[in-house]
Amino acid sequence: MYRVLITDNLSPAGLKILKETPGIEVDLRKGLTPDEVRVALHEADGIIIRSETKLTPEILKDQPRLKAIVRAGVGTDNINLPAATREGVVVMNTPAGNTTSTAEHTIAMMMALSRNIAPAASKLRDGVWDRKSFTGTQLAGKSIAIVGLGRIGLAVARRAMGLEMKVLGFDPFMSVERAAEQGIELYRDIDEMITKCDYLTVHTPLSPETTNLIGAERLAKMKKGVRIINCARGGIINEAELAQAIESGHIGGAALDVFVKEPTPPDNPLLKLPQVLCTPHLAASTDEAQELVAVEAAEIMAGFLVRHEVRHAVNMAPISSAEMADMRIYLDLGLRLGVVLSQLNKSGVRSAKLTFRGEAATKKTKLISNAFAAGLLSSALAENVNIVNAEMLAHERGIQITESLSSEVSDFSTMISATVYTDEGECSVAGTIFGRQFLRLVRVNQFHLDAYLDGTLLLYRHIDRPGVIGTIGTACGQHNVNIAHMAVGRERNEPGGEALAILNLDNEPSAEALAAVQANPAVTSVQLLRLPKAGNPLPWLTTQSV
Ligand SMILES: NC(=O)c1ccc[n+]([C@@H]2O[C@H](COP(=O)([O-])OP(=O)(O)OC[C@H]3O[C@@H](n4cnc5c(N)ncnc54)[C@H](O)[C@@H]3O)[C@@H](O)[C@H]2O)c1
Ligand SMILES: O=C(O)[C@H](O)COP(=O)(O)O
Repeated sequence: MYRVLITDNLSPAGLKILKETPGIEVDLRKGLTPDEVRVALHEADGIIIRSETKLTPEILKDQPRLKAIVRAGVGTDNINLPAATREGVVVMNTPAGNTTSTAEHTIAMMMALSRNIAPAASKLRDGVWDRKSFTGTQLAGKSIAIVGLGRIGLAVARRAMGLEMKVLGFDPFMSVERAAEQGIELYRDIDEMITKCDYLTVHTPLSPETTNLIGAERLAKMKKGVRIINCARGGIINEAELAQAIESGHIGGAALDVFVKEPTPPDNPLLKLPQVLCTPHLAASTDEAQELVAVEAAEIMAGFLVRHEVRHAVNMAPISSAEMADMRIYLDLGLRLGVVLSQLNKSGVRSAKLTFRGEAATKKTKLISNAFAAGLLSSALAENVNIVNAEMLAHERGIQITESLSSEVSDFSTMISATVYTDEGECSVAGTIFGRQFLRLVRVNQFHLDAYLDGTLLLYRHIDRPGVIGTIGTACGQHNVNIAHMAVGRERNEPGGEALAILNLDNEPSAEALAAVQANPAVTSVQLLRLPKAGNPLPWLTTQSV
């Protein structure tokens, strides 16, 4: 049974989906302290959150059961992504469900700010009929500058045009042609754009590039009386510098839904200014948006845990359930080749190269390489390694993994070869898939053979002469070791040279059994490899049990 922890308000429609999904149980606990979240996560396979729960490195560390975080909403800045990735936890979000509501809130804030709705309503509630103090400004004919032309920025642009405003835009990832199609005057220089607007609204994620994007210097460049709106993230506009610019009379006012610290402390100077309109992070809080994001978050979590699909991931490539069904055998092959090489090599791996041939070259090879890296690192690292964190962990250890693709079909219609370069030389293996489900090890260095790629493998190098195989078989039998399959590869495919044999064993041989094999004078080396049993475990969930 997979357990999904939910620590923020989630619409009942999302809860219903999870509760009705066989194999999933819901652990609904709101208002937890950070430490209580950390402890609750020990028993959770997944967690669904909104913006209130903060998932810090301290909370995410040592959570071996946790596999997925789903953010019911857009912003993932309350989740420490490097920490989640390092722990091998997939982070997914629901990018589009609250776009319309957030765009509508932005427009509502702009209108309310322009017409002094909040202070006028408040004064009237206090019994004062004041028609003089609240003369507003009309929006029609004014210019609005939109920083960030993504889903919400564009939705705001369309609505502003409906209000007969002129729309200017800045987004390094938007082409001039696409902006023109949308009726937006695109600027390549934000500093030029901000001198031309009457309203400025930001719709970017909070990132190192966008933190303090609008500060004292840019505020000073704007026309006197400009109004500023932030329904994206606190910190994109510098709060202290905005407060000063409003107090000085240069900036006409601001409408803010988001703050650097949430809940924002009551002594935030912006809350005290009459020209500032504030809401407590409400832009996505509509029945419609909440139902959409909750349903999508529940479906994403269930899809991940039960159907093994990865949708809207922000720290790995997405995989649909159909793709996963198709990729699974390849991920398994990549993982197992990595495990084989990690056990064959005892000295430090410096780099690895994967070559994909035939059908393998048509797959999402990056994911297969990550599965390979997970296998390669699995025996060396105590932590959970999987396709989410393998690349990062390999990179941190200075191990470079490169890929090459060849559509040419060689001896097999599909094949992955992997070579690791170590301090002592190189070692390579190749694997293939028979009948779309059976994994085979078809080469170890120069030896071509055909061994099963699961369970316990006994490898021994020997001089290829009559009687060797028989005596090894007898030694195994005498020590109660059952041989399920045997494969032999010869150096030049001629008798008398060096050969490599791989025995797939039904049970783990004792030290005495290994010594008996080693005692054969024709045998030059013996090594035992331990691989996951066929089909287990799912490489992208965990390699801990390898
Ligand atoms: N207040 C709320 O309740 C609420 C609700 C939903 C979303 N949001 C926030 O709104 C923001 C936008 O969401 P979205 O769904 O439109 O995201 P999005 O990813 O669709 O769009 C973001 C846009 O910002 C652009 N961008 C990135 N860096 C930039 C930079 N330095 N300068 C200019 N443009 C830049 C990107 O190219 C992209 O087009 C996010 O921060 C999100 O968290 C807030
Ligand atoms: O990024 C988002 O989706 C918004 O900030 C909404 O956050 P919320 O779900 O906590 O309201």
